[in-house]
Amino acid sequence: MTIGVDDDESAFSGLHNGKGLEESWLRICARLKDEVGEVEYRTWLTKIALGPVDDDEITLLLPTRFLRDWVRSQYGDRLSDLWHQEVPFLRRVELQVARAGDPVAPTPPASRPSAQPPVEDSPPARAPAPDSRSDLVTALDSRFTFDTFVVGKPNEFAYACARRVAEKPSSAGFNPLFLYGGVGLGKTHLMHAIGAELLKTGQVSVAYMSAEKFMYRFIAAIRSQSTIEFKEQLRSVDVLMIDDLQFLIGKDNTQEEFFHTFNALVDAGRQIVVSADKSPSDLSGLEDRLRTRLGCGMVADIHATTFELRISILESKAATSGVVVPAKVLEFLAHKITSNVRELEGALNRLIAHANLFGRPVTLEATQDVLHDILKAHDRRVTIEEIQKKVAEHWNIRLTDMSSARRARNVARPRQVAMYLAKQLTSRSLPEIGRKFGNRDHTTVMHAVSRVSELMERDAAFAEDVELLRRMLES
Ligand SMILES: Nc1ncnc2c1ncn2[C@@H]1O[C@H](COP(=O)(O)OP(=O)(O)OP(=O)(O)O)[C@@H](O)[C@H]1O
Repeated sequence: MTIGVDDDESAFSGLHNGKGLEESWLRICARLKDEVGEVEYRTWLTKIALGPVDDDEITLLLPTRFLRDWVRSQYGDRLSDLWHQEVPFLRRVELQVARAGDPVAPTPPASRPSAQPPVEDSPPARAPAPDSRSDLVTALDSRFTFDTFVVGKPNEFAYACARRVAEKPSSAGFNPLFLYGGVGLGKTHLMHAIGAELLKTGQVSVAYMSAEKFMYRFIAAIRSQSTIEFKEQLRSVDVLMIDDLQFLIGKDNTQEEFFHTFNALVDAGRQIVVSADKSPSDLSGLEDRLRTRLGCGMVADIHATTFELRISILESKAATSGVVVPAKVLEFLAHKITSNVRELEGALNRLIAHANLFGRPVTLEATQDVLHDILKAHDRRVTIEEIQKKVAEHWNIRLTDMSSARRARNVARPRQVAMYLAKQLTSRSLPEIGRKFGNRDHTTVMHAVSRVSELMERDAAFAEDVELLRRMLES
């Protein structure tokens, strides 16, 4: 086919020339792969097949509606541009769900044909897959890589184990790798990162799915009398990753199937990675023999986040957002949202979306406003002791100075702030507050409250300090 010519005739004759179109398609795929990277390409774009050509319209086929919509939203414009560069007078590039009987040309694999892309739920309708393994697994999320995983004390061991498995799958002592920890702490992220890293080498086939999906696939296979194929598919992968294994508790038949698959794979020297919310020994409800086997390799837990890790995660996510999020806001969020990374990330995303939408800078005030509902859910009662401790830490004075008679400004001012905050954040009366501050008189507390209010009006930096302390204490 003639490419990029100005003459209608030759461009259109190219459209009818199947071989020429396939060559164009190969070139487009090669460019897309360069542009989006190997992982993204494997995950999404190898599912596209070149479908029927009708006059000046090209159809690209995808195996499921989900994939069609995703590819359309993420790559539709780019695909169209690239096709227009190949065939300038093309009228339309159409994305459709493949039906039986559609003539198709496959999208080239990302690299060596033995490397299997993880694919979405159902098999490409007729796009020939390199082998039967490829209709098995769920797509990896290309955002979850080792590069985007922030490492800190609570997760460094799990991270190191995951890295090790990605570098040398099936090494002694690391098979299976069992990752466990509370909700939203990064187990799925690490599993996807292992998968993405392994796929980069182009040498191994990786299957990732949730335990829930495993069960549904298994049930579907029983219904369609294709359990043998199901087992063969599972047992032919080099690395099998099953997420949220606790889902199999009480599902005896699926557990049994998983147990046999597990044994077959490990015995054949393949790698298994499993995640769950508890350690194997605490997963009561799983069969003993399965629990024992799960605990035989490397068991790595991800602990609850620390303040430092939360700050690092927020900094890293804010840095890629293109929105300036002041350190004080990050600190505030890290103090306030301690439950898990998913919630923390969700809060930050909301702030960023808000800032983008309204073109307003992110400030502490805006944060409190935008995250009103989330923050409210985290509200709790504060004690005077906590206030004293936090204020003393903030200005680096001794806790005993909160009740001492010392009147030096570097001690007296923080003490006044603590009294002010006690008045603001607790329901204690002035005399009660006074008593907690070395039996001071209620008029001293009154004076502290008005002095701090006055200073806050005059000194913005001081006001911000006090405000930050207040928000931290409310978290
Ligand atoms: N250390 C980290 N660095 C960067 N992002 C993280 C980290 N830990 C978690 N996240 C992010 O937090 C979100 C939740 O993580 P993930 O889904 O991996 O949690 P999970 O432990 O699998 O939770 P669940 O038990 O609900 O399945 C993801 O968006 C993930 O990228």
